[in-house]
Amino acid sequence: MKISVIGLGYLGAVHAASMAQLGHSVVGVDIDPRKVAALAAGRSPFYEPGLDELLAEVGATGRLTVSTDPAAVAGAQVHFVCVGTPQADDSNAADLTYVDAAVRGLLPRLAPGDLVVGKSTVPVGTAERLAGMVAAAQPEAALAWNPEFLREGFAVKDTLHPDRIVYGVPDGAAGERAVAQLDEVYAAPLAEHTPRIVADYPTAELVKVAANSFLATKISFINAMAELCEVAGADVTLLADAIGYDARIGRRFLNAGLGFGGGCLPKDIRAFMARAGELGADPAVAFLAEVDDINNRRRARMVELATEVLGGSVAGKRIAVLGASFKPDSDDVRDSPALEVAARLGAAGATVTVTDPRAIENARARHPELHYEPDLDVTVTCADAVLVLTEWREFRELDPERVGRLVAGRVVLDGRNALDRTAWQAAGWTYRALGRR
Ligand SMILES: NC(=O)c1ccc[n+]([C@@H]2O[C@H](COP(=O)([O-])OP(=O)(O)OC[C@H]3O[C@@H](n4cnc5c(N)ncnc54)[C@H](O)[C@@H]3O)[C@@H](O)[C@H]2O)c1
Ligand SMILES: O=c1ccn([C@@H]2O[C@H](COP(=O)(O)OP(=O)(O)O[C@H]3O[C@H](CO)[C@@H](O)[C@H](O)[C@H]3O)[C@@H](O)[C@H]2O)c(=O)[nH]1
Repeated sequence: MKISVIGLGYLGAVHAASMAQLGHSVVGVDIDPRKVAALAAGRSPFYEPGLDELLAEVGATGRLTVSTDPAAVAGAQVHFVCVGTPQADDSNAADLTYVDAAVRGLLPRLAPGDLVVGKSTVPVGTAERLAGMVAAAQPEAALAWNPEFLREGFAVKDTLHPDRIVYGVPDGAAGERAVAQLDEVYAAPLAEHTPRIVADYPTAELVKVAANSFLATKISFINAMAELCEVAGADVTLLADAIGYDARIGRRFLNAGLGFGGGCLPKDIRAFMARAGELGADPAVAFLAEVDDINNRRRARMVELATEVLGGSVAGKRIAVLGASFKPDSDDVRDSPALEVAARLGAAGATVTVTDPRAIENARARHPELHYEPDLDVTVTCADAVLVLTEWREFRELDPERVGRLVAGRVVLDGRNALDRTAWQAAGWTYRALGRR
């Protein structure tokens, strides 16, 4: 099948390469010439485990081409829209400028029988509106909504072997045809018995934001328990283990710490609240405001904890921050809790040095005022405190004795409850973490 993918960011680049891997002939289009140049050279424009290898594999087949020219989509029958839907500058709502522009760019190129497939995360009601634009331009083309659930760090695996596939399609013959086209696109994962849910547009759109809202709520729930544990002298990691054994609750996504960040969960719950407000249903998701607040309080609490262990002020103190990305195995620093804590400590007068295995370049672009150091040993040398804020494996496996010989003071703050507390304490470190005594 001939497929186009519009938008080659964290979602689209992986989707384009994966569709080529499934045997389709794919053209990817992005307005960012830097991303297109990297992909044309067979390199990922960002860090995502396994993507360079996948690009090398599909590069050899010649099934993936990329372009900055919107006209390059001509001849494709299925067009995936994978552009960004960031939080608007002046509100909590999603900025749909890019989605609208991408679809408008497709309209003059649509042929009878073409299918436009939205993958971006959008407010409910968007698909219906875009379907109207498609029908007006090419009555024999259709639109489907096919939300994406991949996680950064596991994006290749999640795309090739998803948990489930959701189609939002119109009623009648157009819907049946859209389902058949999407089944052809996803023939390989469907052959692995991946559950497939066929729904109407609003349900498909809501599935995506409902899933992210649930995940955000689960994280904020355990972080609310962490707040309680802090005042009651309890331990949130043991609490999470104990409640997580109940299969109805489950241990996954119950890791207390600095909370959620990234280009998805924070902006998606805010956009959901904004859209519910427009629909007159604000009370239904009012709880998400608390989910957001709990999440933001964790960042503030980490700054407070650092201030406390450093004697009431961080001014003039040397702080080593381990981690800048919003999660391990990603170079993405969008709404990164680690980077925000680093920036706040810097603003409070600390000399902050940040290290990260992959995200230094992106972090520097956002917070040029901080010091960055690729070498971990140099980062911690003479530090008054070490803050582990993103749980990269190389940080989790640090030898506390060795690091202890480099620092000025053996004070460690574990922002992700990721370190072996006993080992760090045995090496003479003052160990502090969120939600633990
Ligand atoms: N990142 C994820 O893990 C993930 C997972 C599931 C869903 N999503 C959703 O997917 C969408 C994209 O997210 P992302 O993280 O890939 O964003 P991103 O910012 O990494 O990528 C978006 C890309 O779209 C390009 N673009 C913008 N306008 C364009 C146009 N008119 N034509 C062609 N390209 C254009 C940009 O240059 C950019 O490269 C968002 O709605 C997001 O919520 C993201
Ligand atoms: O127990 C946990 C699990 C995660 N996090 C944090 O939550 C954030 C998000 O993590 P994760 O969901 O793994 O990363 P994303 O790549 O942002 O993926 C989410 O957002 C994507 C974009 O919508 C969806 O496709 C995915 O299904 C959804 O998991 C990160 O800052 C994590 O550190 C926690 O604090 N505790």
